[in-house]
Amino acid sequence: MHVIYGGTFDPVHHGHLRLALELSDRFGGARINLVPCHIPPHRGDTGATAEQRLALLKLAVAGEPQLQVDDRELVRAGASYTADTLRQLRQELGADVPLVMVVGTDAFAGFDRWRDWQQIPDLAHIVVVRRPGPGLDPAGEPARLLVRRQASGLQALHEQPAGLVLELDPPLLDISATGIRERIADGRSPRYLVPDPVWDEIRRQGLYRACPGGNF
Ligand SMILES: Nc1ncnc2c1ncn2[C@@H]1O[C@H](COP(=O)(O)OP(=O)(O)OP(=O)(O)O)[C@@H](O)[C@H]1O
Ligand SMILES: O=C(O)c1ccc[n+]([C@@H]2O[C@H](COP(=O)([O-])O)[C@@H](O)[C@H]2O)c1
Repeated sequence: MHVIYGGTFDPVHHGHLRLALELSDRFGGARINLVPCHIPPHRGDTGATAEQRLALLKLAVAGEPQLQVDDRELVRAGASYTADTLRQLRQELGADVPLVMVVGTDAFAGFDRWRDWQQIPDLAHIVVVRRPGPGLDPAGEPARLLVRRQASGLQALHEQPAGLVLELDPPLLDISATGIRERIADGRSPRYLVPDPVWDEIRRQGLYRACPGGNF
């Protein structure tokens, strides 16, 4: 089984990392590949460049064998479309290896606006992680896809290469990258929300400080 967990990771935080480790455990120790976007197709400018976000992610997972960083979206030019990433992976893995894409409900809510979204279920399974918030519109395409393709459980994902959608409700940490960026811009510390090496590097490079003169 090959599992990817994509995100802007601007910056990566303990919410992402705990979820990744929790999923690895639930998937029988499968490695979780964190895939940072190069140019997110769906939002405005990021606070840090793609290279900086990648460097922070590498610091965050250093020494944790269950988590790995996959930089393929940075290697590709242009916007990062998940369908392109999954096509590339499917070619590398062959037709039979189960490929799983992990996504939070907030991101999955806009799934029917993703590039080539209708092809994605044929390329991979989708694991939707339930996050606090409004949830999915029951009449919308993402919720309907979830019902149509619903997996009977985790084991089902091992039994076919793609095509199923599984909703999971693991324990989550209430942390957001937006909150971290705001904290830093206000001159407050995000310590204990991100791994110490990530915070050290953010400080070293002066990232996310919209205006100089914070008090850390
Ligand atoms: N605290 C969290 N726990 C679990 N999953 C999360 C958490 N925060 C974000 N995610 C999920 O991780 C993926 C990447 O998220 P992203 O990089 O946008 O982080 P974010 O904290 O939501 O950032 P931002 O606040 O900038 O939107 C998405 O699928 C999102 O649902
Ligand atoms: O491929 C698309 O069109 C597309 C549109 C919106 C989001 N995504 C992917 O969804 C993942 C989560 O996005 P985000 O905004 O929560 O970081 C990330 O890997 C994005 O590349 C992908």
